[in-house]
Amino acid sequence: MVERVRIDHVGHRGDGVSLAAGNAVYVPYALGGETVEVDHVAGNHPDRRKLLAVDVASPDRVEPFCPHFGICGGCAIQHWAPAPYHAWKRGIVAETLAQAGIDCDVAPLVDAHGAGRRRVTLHGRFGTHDVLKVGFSAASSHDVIPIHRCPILDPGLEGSLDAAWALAESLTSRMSVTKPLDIQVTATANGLDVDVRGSGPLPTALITALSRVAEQHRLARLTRHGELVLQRLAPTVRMGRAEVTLPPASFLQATIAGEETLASLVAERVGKAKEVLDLFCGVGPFALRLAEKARVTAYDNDAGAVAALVKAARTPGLKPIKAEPRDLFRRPLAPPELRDFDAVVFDPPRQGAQAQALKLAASKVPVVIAVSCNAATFARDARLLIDGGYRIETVVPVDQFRHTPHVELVARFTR
Ligand SMILES: C[S@@+](CC[C@H](N)C(=O)[O-])C[C@H]1O[C@@H](n2cnc3c(N)ncnc32)[C@H](O)[C@@H]1O
Repeated sequence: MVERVRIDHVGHRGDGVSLAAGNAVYVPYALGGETVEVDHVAGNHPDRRKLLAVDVASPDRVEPFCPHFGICGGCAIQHWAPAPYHAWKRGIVAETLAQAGIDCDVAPLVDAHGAGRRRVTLHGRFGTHDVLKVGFSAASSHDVIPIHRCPILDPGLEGSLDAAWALAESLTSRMSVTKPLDIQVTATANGLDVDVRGSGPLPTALITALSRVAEQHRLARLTRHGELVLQRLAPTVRMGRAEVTLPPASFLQATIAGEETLASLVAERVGKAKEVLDLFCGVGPFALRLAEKARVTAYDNDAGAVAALVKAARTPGLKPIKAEPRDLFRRPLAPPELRDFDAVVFDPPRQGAQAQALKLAASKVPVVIAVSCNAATFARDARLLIDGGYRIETVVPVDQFRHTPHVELVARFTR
């Protein structure tokens, strides 16, 4: 049923929200103040509408720069001018914290898109008539939108789409791949690092075929489910003074500018601390920079990431870094283990770090710095620290996932 609705504002997921009917109705790609024509969405989505036409456009509406925008699910927002977009993204953090009763200042949004995303996960799937499609998931569906160019990628990912198509074609032409393929490509100093998932076990002939594609596309490394298929060059990235060889599929900040921004916000807040604990350290983007001035102890449950950090920690000129694998959800560091640190940094996955925050709240650590990619779980963990006697300073929102509703933040707590 086609209706005309007025949009009140853009919600935290990037959809236009209309409150006219009493209950919120969500319209992707619509902006606050607009009057739009919408239709109901098939399936069980009573509160969602499909945008058919913009009758009265917002003065903040701009032309999207990508021809796939609105079909490809990779970007939610390309149709909004930068200033209101920045205000909205900062507002996601400010409103989430206010709703959770966390009283603090929120700084203006720091843009950290830089040269673009340095890692991309492409999907390979057969469409109608058994035609292979390689690209991104469609908006609100598992369909794959075939893509040959994506303007938000770092130039270091040049050739990533061609390589992904070639790998998917090579796999699907020689075996019946019924499951979707996930092809993760990371830009490294020595070329593209590719990990293919979803193909299941492969016969030797197919591994040989994949190796040939890796050679043709001059990939630095090709792995399948993290297992090495071919390595031409070590896939390394620079982190401060250190060079880190990436383990396949370990966590990596989405943009170089994002990693550098987060690391420098962390370093400023660590200040002159001599003994620093880096929890959820990954391959060490914070630890390796902090070790230019302080001794660092680091934990993460990804043993491959920790091993990469241990190796990079041998970089001449760095102070000692002790890094060990540890599950911080099940075995958070307890107050006696936290006693000797001047500052603790924690940067958990989206679930947050509830168990560790509880232990920190009971500790005497003078400075705690949180980095988060989820304002809601951050608010929950911040509440634990504040109830434990910490004061929260100005929270800085960081935008490395431009064109999406994802936002990172850095916050310092002191006691
Ligand atoms: C948001 S990433 C941050 C990594 C690193 N600080 C960085 O900036 O690259 C979260 C990290 O938490 C780790 N992680 C996830 N669950 C964990 C757990 N239960 N215990 C310890 N580390 C965990 C992941 O391996 C990942 O490296």
